[in-house]
Amino acid sequence: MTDMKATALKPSNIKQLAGSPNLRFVPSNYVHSTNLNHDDDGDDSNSIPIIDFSLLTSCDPNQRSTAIHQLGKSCQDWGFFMVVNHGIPDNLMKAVIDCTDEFFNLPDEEKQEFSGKHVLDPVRYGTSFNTSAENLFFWRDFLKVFVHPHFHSPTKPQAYRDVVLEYSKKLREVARKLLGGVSESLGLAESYLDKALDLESGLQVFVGNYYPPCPQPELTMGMPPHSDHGLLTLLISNQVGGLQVQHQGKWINVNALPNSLLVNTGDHLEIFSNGKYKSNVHRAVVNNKVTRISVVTAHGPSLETIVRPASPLIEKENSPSAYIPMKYKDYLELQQSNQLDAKSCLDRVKIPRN
Ligand SMILES: O=C(O)CCC(=O)C(=O)O
Ligand SMILES: [Fe+2]
Repeated sequence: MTDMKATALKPSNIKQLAGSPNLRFVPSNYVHSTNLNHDDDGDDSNSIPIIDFSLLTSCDPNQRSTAIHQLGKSCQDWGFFMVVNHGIPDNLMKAVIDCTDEFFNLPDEEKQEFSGKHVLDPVRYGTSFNTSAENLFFWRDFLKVFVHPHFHSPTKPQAYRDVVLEYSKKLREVARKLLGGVSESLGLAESYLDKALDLESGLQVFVGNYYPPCPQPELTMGMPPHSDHGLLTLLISNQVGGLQVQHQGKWINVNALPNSLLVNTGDHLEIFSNGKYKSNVHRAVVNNKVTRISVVTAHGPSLETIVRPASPLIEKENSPSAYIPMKYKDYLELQQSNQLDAKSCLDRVKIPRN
């Protein structure tokens, strides 16, 4: 009886709820505050750093070193930047968004076929973040797919597999090049990070997020403030705003340049850099007009890698390791099976300094 009641309270998906005729109020189990007041606290800013990928891959050593310097500064000052001239075709990015939209528009029974049981299942459709650990839910449905080192894909819509395969392959190349630049910006060889964290077998997770219109967007959240688990997360969207990043204590509305990639630094880059590049805290707000779709691709070490701060950084800078070594797979499982709450997972491996 109690179980049935608990199950009945779990939402099956937000798309269905948001589509209910005459929905005028946010149900109480989606209300995060009566005063989130997104309009007032999201600053619009044109100062988000922009990285020109073509300079990072340039044969001209001066151009390349300028780009690496900018990359390091963006990681250190913001943990967030936009990448332009990345070479991912516009029509491929559009196809990824369109197929993701089609997936969420499948009938509920068909989507349910992909609802995973365990947080490490390679294809997992769900709602909110982790309804088994939450009492309050988020205005979001998601599809999470492990696309590397082994490629998985939902079988519907039909075109999804090929589109996701091509996109994730191209994006992985961009992410690895960026991480090569990040490695150099830390004073390490370009290949150091790649080898130390076994990126050849690195985990890549493709996440489709679906945020339908909400009648009272100021009361709820699409995703709460959080940092991502991996090294770098690359994000595109259907050009509808909603992502906010934390910078110097303020929430900044991200207005993406057309066809740019938005990049977040994740917890494992913070660990690897021994705290020099702090993982970025961000959140997704919702609106009352249009559905927002984002596709987020997380790039991390291989699941079996035990991540610790890079030893040359500790030796060279004579600063003790600030993080407890942990296998990436264990960290991922821990983060995904709890509530998403700021940097609470990273705090578990952080060594307090006196
Ligand atoms: O949809 C967004 O803009 C943010 C999504 C996000 O932060 C995530 O999936 O980790
Ligand atoms: Fe995120």
